[in-house]
Amino acid sequence: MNDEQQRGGYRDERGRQRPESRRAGGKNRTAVRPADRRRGGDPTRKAAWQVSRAVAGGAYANLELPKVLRAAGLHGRDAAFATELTYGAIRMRGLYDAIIEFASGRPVSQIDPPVLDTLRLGAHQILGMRVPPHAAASETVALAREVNGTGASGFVNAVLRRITERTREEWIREVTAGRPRDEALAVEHSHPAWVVRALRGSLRSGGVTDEAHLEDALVALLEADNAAPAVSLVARPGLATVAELVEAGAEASQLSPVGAVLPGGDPADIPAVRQTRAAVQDEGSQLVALALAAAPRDGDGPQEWLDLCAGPGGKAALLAALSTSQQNVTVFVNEVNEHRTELVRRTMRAAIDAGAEVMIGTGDGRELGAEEPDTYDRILVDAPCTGLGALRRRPEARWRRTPADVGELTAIQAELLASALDAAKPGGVVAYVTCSPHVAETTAVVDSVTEGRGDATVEDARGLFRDASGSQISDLGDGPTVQLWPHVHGTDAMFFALLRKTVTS
Ligand SMILES: C[S@@+](CC[C@H](N)C(=O)[O-])C[C@H]1O[C@@H](n2cnc3c(N)ncnc32)[C@H](O)[C@@H]1O
Repeated sequence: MNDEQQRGGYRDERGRQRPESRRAGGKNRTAVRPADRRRGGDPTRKAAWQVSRAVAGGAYANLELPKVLRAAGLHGRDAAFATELTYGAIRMRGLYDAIIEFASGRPVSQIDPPVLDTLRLGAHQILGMRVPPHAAASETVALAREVNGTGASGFVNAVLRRITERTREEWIREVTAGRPRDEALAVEHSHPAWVVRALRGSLRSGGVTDEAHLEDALVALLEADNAAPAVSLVARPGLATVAELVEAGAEASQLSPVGAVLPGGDPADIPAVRQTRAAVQDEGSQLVALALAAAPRDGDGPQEWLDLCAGPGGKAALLAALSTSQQNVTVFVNEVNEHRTELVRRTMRAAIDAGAEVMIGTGDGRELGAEEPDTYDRILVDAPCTGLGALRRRPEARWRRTPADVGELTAIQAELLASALDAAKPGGVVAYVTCSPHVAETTAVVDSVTEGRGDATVEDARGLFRDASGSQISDLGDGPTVQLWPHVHGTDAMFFALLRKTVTS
């Protein structure tokens, strides 16, 4: 007995469970006469297609989607359906393209890109959502007729009908057969193969050396990258409380002492978020800022903290909020990009209004160490990186990054870290952070910078990572650095190294 029969109803064209009484017409009949059938696509699918096209042109799905939904007047369930469809089709493109190639008998490079986007949306409805396959195919053909033309809609119809002939598992078996292991994983879990290899390397270097465990961990990580993340909120200490966010409908975080998780709804509806007393922020990002603020320091007296590359300012705002509970702390905030400096100002508004001593400026962080040597007590280097640790947040990110980006970024990362060490006071600490677990961007940068100079030591940072109950967070790696993981901690894959500038006598 299938799910539908068990629950005594049926699934409509969106995959929603409906009572039998709502079914229009008998099993093989249609309530709409052929001549009256809608020829165009429905607005939710059209919105998803428009966003996919914009993303193909370089837009970011998370910025484009709200605009398109607003223009189409889509809200509530319709907006949720369009969102799941858009994000899923973009994220799972690697798998769907392999299936589309097989089903159409031609490489995707030979399919007109606007038609290919329609096919990806159809494939996601059939294989990745709870939409009945016949409804998914016919609604997508209607969309194709509207946006790709009648000729292309025949092709879309033929390809989608073939896709409906097999289950997702059968398709995965078909399109991965005979491929080397990492390429098969890349297709099945829809990641570029170079990213799969990099993540395998990161897990291995993080201490997962047993081959069976490594395989399980890699699959769990790839799956976590494909799951929509929960919306995490931070209650900036002294400005808002977790209880206030719970009052507004969130659940207190188990992981972050200043975090909460919003099960649904728009965070902007929460007054504390609108007033920048609270914000949307990954729990991993919260933990790294808390860890830097908690690192032991030599001596007491006034302190100067620096966020070297701060835009858009999420961690700087948390540091500034934390600084207000200590005496005589000034937080200096630097960002190279003018526009992003402006975002920092907005993000930090409530902390500044509450009396945090904050100085915000625009400049190249790579030069700051030479300009202001031996100055700061605590420095955050949240370096520009590939973002391979936050793939679940940006559906298109994995398709935009290339291995060449890694080389360019690691050069900047090393320069920023060296500059930060120059700017640190002897006895002061530097937190080097990336939202990528790629070894080239994490431990390799730390090693290359510290090996080249004799004035910095890497301290074991694991004890600084405390959960909401105050206990040390587990599974942080073999140390001294810390690696958080989506599949283990439910955070972005943040890396954290704590470097102390040694005091020379
Ligand atoms: C990972 S983001 C920082 C995110 C931030 N810590 C937060 O939590 O909102 C890295 C930032 O570094 C900035 N950046 C890149 N190169 C820089 C440089 N040479 N000097 C200063 N900032 C730089 C980028 O513009 C970007 O805003």
